[in-house]
Amino acid sequence: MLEVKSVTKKFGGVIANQDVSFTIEENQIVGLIGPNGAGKSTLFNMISSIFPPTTGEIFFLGTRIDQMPAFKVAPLGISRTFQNLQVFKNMTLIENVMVGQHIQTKTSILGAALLLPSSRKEEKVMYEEAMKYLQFVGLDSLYNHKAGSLALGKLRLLELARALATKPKLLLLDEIAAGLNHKETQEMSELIKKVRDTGVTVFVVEHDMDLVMSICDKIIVLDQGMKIAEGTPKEIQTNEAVITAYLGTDIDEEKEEVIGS
Ligand SMILES: Nc1ncnc2c1ncn2[C@@H]1O[C@H](COP(=O)(O)OP(=O)(O)OP(=O)(O)O)[C@@H](O)[C@H]1O
Repeated sequence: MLEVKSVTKKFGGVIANQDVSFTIEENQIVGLIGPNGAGKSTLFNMISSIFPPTTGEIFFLGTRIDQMPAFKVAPLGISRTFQNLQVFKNMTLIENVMVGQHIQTKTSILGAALLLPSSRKEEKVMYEEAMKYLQFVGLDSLYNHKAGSLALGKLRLLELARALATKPKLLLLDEIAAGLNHKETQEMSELIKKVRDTGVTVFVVEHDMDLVMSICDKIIVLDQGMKIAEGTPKEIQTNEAVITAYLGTDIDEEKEEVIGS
């Protein structure tokens, strides 16, 4: 589904990613981990076309996307959430989700402004679909509340609902569990698996090792911009290079615990 080929990203003298290559297969949950500054967000930003790589190529379902603007990549089926929430706090929950649906609509600005019957019909369908996404994440009873009234855990669910409303084939989740308590994190893990079960491939950047280790089919590890390991959670937990990257020295039992064994 996704192929990242020898991608390097430089910001002036800083090499944020260096010669990173990997693939993501359909219907998997794949994790991207690494210490602070390893280059995870930079890689996510290139996959969602926020900026292009300095060198290298990225293919999505066979189409080269690394030089495309984001508005062209999203309709191909890539959607994402952001570490710093991007919800509209003065809008209701259902309005926030409907914003996500707009890349799917056919109505022109003029048609919407004139309230043409075709536009009203499309709006009604969007509304009903938006309710289904709110239901999916468990926020349907709050559909008419302003997003600004929600606590962090529910805001993250709202971001997820809005990302799903674009009907992605590949969903990028950028630290979706950041700031959540233990129970909320467990619920989020279940929800991510439920998303995968609907046929959406999920790629997560996450610092919460329990979440990563419990839901991912495969994990890719970055350190100082480079890919240092790739494998199943079990393989990653005992990988010496990974443990050293996280802790800076050799392996012992205590250190293995840090990456969730
Ligand atoms: N726009 C930018 N301009 C200059 N340097 C940048 C820019 N964005 C990222 N960097 C640098 O690139 C490197 C990788 O940063 P990145 O944010 O991708 O890491 P990360 O793994 O996501 O870190 P964290 O886990 O702390 O979010 C860092 O050294 C960072 O300072």
